[in-house]
Amino acid sequence: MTVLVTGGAGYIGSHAALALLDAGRKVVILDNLSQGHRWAVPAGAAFIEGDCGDYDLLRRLITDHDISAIMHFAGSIIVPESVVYPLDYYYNNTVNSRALAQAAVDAGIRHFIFSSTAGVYGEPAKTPILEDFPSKPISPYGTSKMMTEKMLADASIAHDMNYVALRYFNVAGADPKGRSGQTSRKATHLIKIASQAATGLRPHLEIYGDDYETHDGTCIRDYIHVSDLANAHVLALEYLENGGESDVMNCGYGRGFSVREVIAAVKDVSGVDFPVKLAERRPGDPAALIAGADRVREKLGWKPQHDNLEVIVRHALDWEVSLKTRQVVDAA
Ligand SMILES: NC(=O)c1ccc[n+]([C@@H]2O[C@H](COP(=O)([O-])OP(=O)(O)OC[C@H]3O[C@@H](n4cnc5c(N)ncnc54)[C@H](O)[C@@H]3O)[C@@H](O)[C@H]2O)c1
Ligand SMILES: O=c1ccn([C@@H]2O[C@H](COP(=O)(O)OP(=O)(O)O[C@H]3O[C@H](CO)[C@H](O)[C@H](O)[C@H]3O)[C@@H](O)[C@H]2O)c(=O)[nH]1
Repeated sequence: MTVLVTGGAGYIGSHAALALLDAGRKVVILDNLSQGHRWAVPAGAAFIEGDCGDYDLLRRLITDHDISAIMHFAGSIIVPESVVYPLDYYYNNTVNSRALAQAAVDAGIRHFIFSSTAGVYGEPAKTPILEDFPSKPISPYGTSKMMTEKMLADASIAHDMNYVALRYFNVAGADPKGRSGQTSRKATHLIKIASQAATGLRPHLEIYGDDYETHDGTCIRDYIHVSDLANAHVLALEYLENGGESDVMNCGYGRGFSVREVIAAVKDVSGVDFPVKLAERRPGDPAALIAGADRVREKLGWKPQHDNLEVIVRHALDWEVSLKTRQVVDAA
């Protein structure tokens, strides 16, 4: 009874693997290392280098490792890149997910947990965003994830497999014990970028627009600590194993911070007053995205431990410093 974690050499997958191991589960990680790192695979997890779209490999490893459930993190994650290379995103996020779902169904896997995104909502008319708001993604990235959600919904009706698609809001921070953190080679995420500016890896930070209809003109997001998110996956697995019905669930705390508030927190926690410049709006950024976060608490019994911006920032900064001392350069 082992959990297959695709993308487990990446940021969120490595934290989920840690949470599973901490909960006493056996873990096999499948990652093609296109973005992840071999050193990010937690001690105690088996590792297979390969592609989550490789049906034959999947069938073999499911049998060889007695896989009973799949957590599917592998994918391409940069929204603006998906606008430039949409077909790459549909291939990696949708076509490869189809192959994985096929292998799962053919091998009799009964539980499937999928990394989805608040990006499926596009530009919602209001916040907080509830799961039954319409899916109207505005980027190929969001559409590629929405399509996988729909495949899983249909497959779960036709086959003996239940699933949970967790729609993450803005994931940030790092393992409190320092075992993993944000490692993506092309990080675009605000708290990562601000942490890099605070630790001298970047000369400055740019604010993408300050003329949004928010209290200080900058965009508001619901930042969720990666370890709280990882725990939601462990709970989702228990829920499915106990016969829970298939569902989609937002993962956020239900509150938001503006870009300026995040920058202030990073400056405050780090004690570094790094330069900040104002830049043009980034295309496709909605003004405010805040999760309606009741479902994940009610259905999974999820109780976040790190719902505190300073704590999230502290852990992100500690991780950046540890990367520097390990001389692991996360090239921008
Ligand atoms: N980071 C966020 O804020 C965020 C928000 C919403 C959803 N998500 C989703 O969460 C998942 C994990 O994101 P992350 O931030 O950890 O990204 P990441 O890039 O750190 O991790 C993704 C991992 O998947 C691997 N991978 C990519 N394509 C693969 C393939 N075809 N076969 C095998 N391995 C492959 C990469 O090498 C990498 O290790 C993604 O599916 C992403 O869309 C992330
Ligand atoms: O250097 C930067 C980086 C970001 N921002 C701003 O900070 C906010 C957050 O941006 P991120 O890039 O950190 O995150 P996004 O909200 O764009 O997107 C993230 O969350 C989404 C869901 O809300 C999707 O899941 C997506 O995959 C994930 O990258 C945005 O207003 C952005 O314009 C800046 O001002 N400067």
